[in-house]
Amino acid sequence: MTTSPAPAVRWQLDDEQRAAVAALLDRAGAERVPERLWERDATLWGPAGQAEVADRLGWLDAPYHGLEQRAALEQLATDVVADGYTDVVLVGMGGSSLAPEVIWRWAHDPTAEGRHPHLHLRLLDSTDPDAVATVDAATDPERTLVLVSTKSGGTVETLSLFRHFWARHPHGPSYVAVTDPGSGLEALAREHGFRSILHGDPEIGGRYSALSPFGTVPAALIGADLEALLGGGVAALDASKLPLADNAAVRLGVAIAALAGLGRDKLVLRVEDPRLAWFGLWLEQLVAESTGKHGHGLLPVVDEAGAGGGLAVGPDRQLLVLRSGTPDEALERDLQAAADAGVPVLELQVDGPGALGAAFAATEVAVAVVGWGLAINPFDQPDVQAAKDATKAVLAEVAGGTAIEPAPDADAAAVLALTDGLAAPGYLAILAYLPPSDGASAALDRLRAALGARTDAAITTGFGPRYLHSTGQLHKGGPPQGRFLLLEHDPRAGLPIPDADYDFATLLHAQSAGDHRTLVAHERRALRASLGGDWLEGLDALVTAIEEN
Ligand SMILES: O=P(O)(O)OC[C@H]1O[C@H](O)[C@H](O)[C@@H](O)[C@@H]1O
Repeated sequence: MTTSPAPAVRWQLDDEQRAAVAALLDRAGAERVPERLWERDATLWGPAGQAEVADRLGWLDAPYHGLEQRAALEQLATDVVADGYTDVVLVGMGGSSLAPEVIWRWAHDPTAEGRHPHLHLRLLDSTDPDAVATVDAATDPERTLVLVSTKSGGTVETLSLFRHFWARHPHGPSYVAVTDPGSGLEALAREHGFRSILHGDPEIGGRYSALSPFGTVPAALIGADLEALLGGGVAALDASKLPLADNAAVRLGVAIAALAGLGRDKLVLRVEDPRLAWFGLWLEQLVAESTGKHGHGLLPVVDEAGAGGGLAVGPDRQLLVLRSGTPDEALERDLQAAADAGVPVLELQVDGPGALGAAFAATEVAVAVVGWGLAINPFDQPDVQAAKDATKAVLAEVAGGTAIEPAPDADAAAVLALTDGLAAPGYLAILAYLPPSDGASAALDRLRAALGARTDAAITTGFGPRYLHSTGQLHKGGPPQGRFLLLEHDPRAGLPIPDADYDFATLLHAQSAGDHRTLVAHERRALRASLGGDWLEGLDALVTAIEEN
């Protein structure tokens, strides 16, 4: 096996920050944090016997097991390609979809197209009918493998999307399931004669599953270098067994927690290597779901600089830089500006072909350690269910004949009223129930920049329903500092969901309306706004009106 370098950590801190980090490092030493992590001592995160701790540590073994499974996964990919498949559509949510997206963006080399036996990945983690229609139009059912990925086997978005694809092409050999043993999806997959059923480890939670089959199966299908990916994970985990003084991942977690204790509870991520640029999408769900509960938590802020043209340096920020030996002048300037403004800068260095695997594993350890530092269980998600229940309630009302209350037309005055007086440590989350695409992200960044010019508060963007399985936990369970702008649009068609009494458009709107209800019930300020049929035009008009206001 090619060996990957162990990750390294460095930081630039002022005196107060350095003292806080040193004090928590002392406590981590006294409490034997690295040793107890590897002894799988669940009392690191609270009293013995707490639910969802002792049985959530399987990720510590995942890349080691993955290397044992590598040949079988590569054989699956070879067989699929030999059978004439050219594309893979992955349907899944949260941890089951975001790691594959990051792996795809890391591994996919457009210039290598056609040279390696691999499939082109299209990720579908949206109930927006326009997003589904785009994937339909881009793929030939006869040559498209559908990878249905859900640990629980019961996630409504994933199963609705499966039913859509099955109606389009009811042919078992075109389907592969990744799911935990005995799940509802496993039964469904057997019934429908899926080509393969690959099992996840029930002792790994969704957000920690990147180096388990939820990451490695799609990675194999797209021809990613599994040995490098998993080797990087092994190198980082091996290094996390070292004593505290040499333990980059544990030290990183201690530093993040100590700085959060100083009120720096916005974790801004910057990434040096363009191939890792999408890492934030995955880290966001890891940080937000793991830490955002019981009124505590860190808000991950991804690509804030990309939106504003400079780095927001509010008093509530700490900056995490993912370094990978690809110097970038603009990044260096931003880091200097941040350090000059007193923002603590933490640097995680991951190098070599296994850099992504090392980044996954090192941050998994670090976030588990943040849980120790903040005295919370990083492995449960107590507030995710609330939005799911609210969606179900809205759908039940629709079935009973009560239409979903339409979102009012987007209006600059209403948006500015929502953000009026917003300042750090408050934050604004822009939650877009739009078809995800690079173009939509760019349009949302323009809105973020227009609003960001008026406040020092952090602003995040996310697509619905994707964020419900990521930052949604923190929005409800974390510090009550957020304000929420839920943007909707009128999809081109409703698009039926086979065997359901509602269509995709109704499900999408029910998810937005349901989350709005849940946020309001948690006493958060939230606004639903519709961008109409041509949402891009609607969004541009909103941005212009805000800029001119
Ligand atoms: O993989 P699934 O069981 O479909 O779950 C998908 C997602 O669901 C929930 O939102 C969890 O909070 C996430 O951590 C998980 O990744």
